[in-house]
Amino acid sequence: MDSINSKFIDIQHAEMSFSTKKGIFNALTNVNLTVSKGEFITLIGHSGCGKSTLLNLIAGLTQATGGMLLCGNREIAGPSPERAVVFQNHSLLPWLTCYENVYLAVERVFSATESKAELKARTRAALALVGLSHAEQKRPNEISGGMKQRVGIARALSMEPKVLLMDEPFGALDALTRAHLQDELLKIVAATGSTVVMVTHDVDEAVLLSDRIVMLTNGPSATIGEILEVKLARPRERVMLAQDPLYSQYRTAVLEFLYHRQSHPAAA
Ligand SMILES: Nc1ncnc2c1ncn2[C@@H]1O[C@H](COP(=O)(O)OP(=O)(O)OP(=O)(O)O)[C@@H](O)[C@H]1O
Repeated sequence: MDSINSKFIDIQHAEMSFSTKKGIFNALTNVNLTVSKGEFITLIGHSGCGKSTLLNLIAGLTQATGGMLLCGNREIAGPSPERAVVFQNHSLLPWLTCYENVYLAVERVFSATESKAELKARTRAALALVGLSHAEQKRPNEISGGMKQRVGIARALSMEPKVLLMDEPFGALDALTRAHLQDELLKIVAATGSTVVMVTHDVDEAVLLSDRIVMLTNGPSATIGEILEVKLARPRERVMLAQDPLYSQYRTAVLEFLYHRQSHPAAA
C-alpha cells in the first residue's frame, strides 16, 4: 500500500486544550495515529477521556491546539463532506422527510456537477443501502430510533465521504437494534470500502467491527495507551464469533486495558 493510502489519516503529536473558567484544561496530549484507507478503527476509553474530542478534531469541527492532522495528505482545516459525521442523536431535521433529509446533503455536495435526476438517484440509493426505501416519505417522528440512525448513516454515506466518522452511533439504541445495525454497518462498509473511525463504549462492538481498536488512557492529558489489531477474518458473523477463542482473547485484552490498567477515574 502506498504511503498516502497507508497514512490516509495522519495524526502527529496532536494536542487539545480548552480554556475553561478554572484555566486551561488539557484534554489530549501527544496523540499519534495513522489510519489506512478502508480501515475500520474504533476509539474506546472511559467516559470523559477524550474520544469525542479526538473525533471532532478529525472531523475538523474543532482545531487542535498543537500537532498536525492530515487527511489524504491535506491538513484538516475545517469540516468537509469528505469527512461525514454520524452522531449519537441522529440530528435529522424534524420537519423534513427521510428522503428530504438525505437529499439536502446530496444537493450540498453534488448539485454543482450533477442533474436533479442524478441527485434523486443518489438519495434513493443511499436510503436503499440502509434498507429504508419504504420509509422515504416518513418524517423522523414517525420512525423508530434505529431507523433514525440508519437515515443518519444514509445521509453521511450519500455524500460519498472519504472517511465516515461515527460518535457512538448506536449508543442510544436497545441491544437488539444495536446488534442489527452493527451487522448492517459491517455489510455497508464491506460494500463501500469506507474508512471508518468510530467512538464506542462497547467492547463487543469494538471487537466485532474493528480492524484496530485504539484505547485511550484516562484524562486529563489523555493519549493513546495501546492499539489492538483485530485479526478476525471478514465477513464476521456474531454468533460464530461468540465461540471463537480469538474473539474472547481480544475482548479480554480490551477489558484488561480498561479495568486493570486504566481503571475508571471514579473507581480509582
Ligand atoms: N468545549 C470544551 N470545553 C472544556 N472542556 C471540554 C470541552 N469539550 C470537552 N471537554 C473536556 O475534555 C474531556 C474529554 O471530553 P470528551 O467529550 O472528548 O470525552 P469522551 O471520551 O468522548 O466522553 P464520553 O465517553 O463520556 O462521551 C472531558 O474532561 C471534557 O469535560
